[in-house]
Amino acid sequence: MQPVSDIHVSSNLPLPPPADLISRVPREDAQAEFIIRSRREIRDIIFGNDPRLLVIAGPCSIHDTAAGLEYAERFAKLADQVKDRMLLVMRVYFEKPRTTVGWKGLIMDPRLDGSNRIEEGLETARRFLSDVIRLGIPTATELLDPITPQYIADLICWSAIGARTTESQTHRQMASGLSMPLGFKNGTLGNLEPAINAIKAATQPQTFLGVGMDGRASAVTTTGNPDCHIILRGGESGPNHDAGSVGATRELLLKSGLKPAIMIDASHGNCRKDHNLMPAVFEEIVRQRKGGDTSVIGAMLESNLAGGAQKFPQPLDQLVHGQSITDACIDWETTERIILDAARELDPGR
Ligand SMILES: O=C[C@H](O)[C@H](O)COP(=O)(O)O
Ligand SMILES: C=C(OP(=O)(O)O)C(=O)O
Repeated sequence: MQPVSDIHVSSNLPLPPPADLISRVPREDAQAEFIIRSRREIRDIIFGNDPRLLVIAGPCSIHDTAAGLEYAERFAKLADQVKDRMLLVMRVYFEKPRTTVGWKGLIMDPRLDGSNRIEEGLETARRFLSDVIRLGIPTATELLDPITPQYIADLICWSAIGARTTESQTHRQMASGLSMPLGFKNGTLGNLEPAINAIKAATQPQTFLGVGMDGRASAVTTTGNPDCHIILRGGESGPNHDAGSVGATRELLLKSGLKPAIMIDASHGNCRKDHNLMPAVFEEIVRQRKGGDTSVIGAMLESNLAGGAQKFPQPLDQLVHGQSITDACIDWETTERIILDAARELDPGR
């Protein structure tokens, strides 16, 4: 007889239960207090109870934790300088959704060599998140695999559901049970409806298949996550960060009975994947906000120590320190300059 199942499976390695991995990298009480406070501040911005601009900035993906921490240390100083006008949250992205194939991030392949040591990746991710929190920086990530949150979500202050998964029921269900505020990107075509429908679904209670802290499959029932908002990231139809597109989004949110809270991604489709255009997009977002559009609650930047992106895969010892191996990013000097300029622009005394 020919086999009936696992015909295309070459290995299936058990992972430790989430509780085991968490006990290897436990969350300290001071970190929990910081995470709860940061989530509350983000929520207050989303709901218009805090006038600051939420800025989610950092590498497209973390591939080298030493360079990532160097970035986080600089970011902490910058965040402190602008804290009266902006809440800076660091992109700590470990899971990359690919258009076709490619490196899928530090959780899936922490050694960057195709060995796909997921257990090591999860532990590395937890340690890195813990280090960033210890620096006093709120953490942001994209949650892609629906099992991952059980291992790391307690160390995350804000999450995104990406353009490729906003339309997925699995991700909407997952979002309905997450403890942090969360943004849904518009679809890759530039369409808003998947994100609007995602917010409607994620704010409702859901029951679905999940994994418990003991690692066993379980039936999870959630109460719904009330802290969801849309992220405009542009798409195949072009950018959507201009005042006209933002106004149309606001109208659609209101017509759908949703809070008009809009984050705008200065990267991806809005800069046509050209990181040199990102500063101008960010400046346009800040102008809209300064012009009185309070529905613009935040902005996103892909930023790294070094600008641009490098070819990957390539021999690891030839990688440029602090340069992206996924999307091209703006460099640190540009990041610092545009954020400090924005803080000056947003000064109500100006
Ligand atoms: O932000 C990251 C990328 O845009 C996303 O993961 C898709 O990348 P790819 O088109 O290079 O696969
Ligand atoms: C993958 C990302 O974005 P998007 O879903 O908008 O492509 C990202 O922000 O890393």
